[in-house]
Amino acid sequence: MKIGIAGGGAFGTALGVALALDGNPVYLWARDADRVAQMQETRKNPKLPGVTLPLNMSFSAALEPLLACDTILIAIPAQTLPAFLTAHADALDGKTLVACCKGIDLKRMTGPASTIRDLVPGAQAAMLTGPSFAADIARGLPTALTLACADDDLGAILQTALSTTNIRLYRTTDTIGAELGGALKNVMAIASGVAIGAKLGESARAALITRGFPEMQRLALALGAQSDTLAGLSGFGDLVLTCTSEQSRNYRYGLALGSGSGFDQTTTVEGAATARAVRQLAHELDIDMPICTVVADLTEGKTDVSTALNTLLSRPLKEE
Ligand SMILES: NC(=O)c1ccc[n+]([C@@H]2O[C@H](COP(=O)([O-])OP(=O)(O)OC[C@H]3O[C@@H](n4cnc5c(N)ncnc54)[C@H](O)[C@@H]3O)[C@@H](O)[C@H]2O)c1
Ligand SMILES: O=P(O)(O)OC[C@H](O)CO
Repeated sequence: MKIGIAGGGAFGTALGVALALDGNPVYLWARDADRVAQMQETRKNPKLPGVTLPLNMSFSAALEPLLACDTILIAIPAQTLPAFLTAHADALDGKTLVACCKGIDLKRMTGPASTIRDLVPGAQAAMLTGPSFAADIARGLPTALTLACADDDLGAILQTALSTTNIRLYRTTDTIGAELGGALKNVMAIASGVAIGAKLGESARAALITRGFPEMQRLALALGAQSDTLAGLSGFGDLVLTCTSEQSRNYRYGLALGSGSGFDQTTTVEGAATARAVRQLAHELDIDMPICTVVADLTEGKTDVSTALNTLLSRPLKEE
């Protein structure tokens, strides 16, 4: 299998490092020619401090080497995925495209694997998702992730090919569950960050995580996901990691919102756009998604932390 990676950010590079250290030649495409030149010359990516890029990783800002690969891991922000797929749809036809991004596309209201299926119908779509920080993967720390592919035979091939000494992959055919778990946990991570940033306490965060999980399940099951997938690495596992670690950008963004401090707007925070997509989906499908809705309102400045808290606490009392 000839493996290419689209995206020279933290995650694409980290996956490349793990796969290359396992003996796979890796072809990484990044749109930024300066970043490519820097990685080639220094064998470093500033997004992964302290990590040396193996010599069997090659880099290009031209697409040809990437498009010569049969399996392409796509690690660019979820909201940029449709434009990437549309621009290169012909060349991507027939390839195995493994989405490594987490989010719901605001225009199409679909997760990454579904977006691939819609925009490049001749490709095989898969998802690689689950609890993992790029820095951990690149440093060789152990991680367990979900490889989702509707075609189980191809899923088994990908599971073997993309597992490394530090990445243990579990397999499912439920791509909807895998893509929605990874997208929705980012919204809950923002909410958790807000709670801690606003000094509401760790009990409040535990309540948000616990009540956030059935909220994730409500939407995911309505869209065709399987409950087991949500309870696994790509759902509950990633929810726990992202809601409790300052390594998470979504969580740190929530901290900034909650404490009223500044935040670098160039940081990739997938949960903000996804919260808006979820608010719309919840409205269209008439599904109760209170935490996602207040997160969407907070990110747009339509509410403040104290009003958001009152909104959640004044909801009718009910059975657990
Ligand atoms: N960083 C992590 O720990 C981690 C872990 C798991 C999954 N992910 C997911 O991986 C995806 C990418 O995140 P990241 O951490 O690499 O972010 P990042 O901000 O480090 O890098 C994003 C990269 O995408 C590139 N990019 C942006 N728009 C593009 C476009 N239109 N076309 C091509 N390239 C474009 C940027 O130049 C940048 O190199 C996200 O969906 C994220 O949720 C990240
Ligand atoms: O930094 P975040 O918040 O994008 O989270 C990274 C990964 O998704 C954690 O699994």
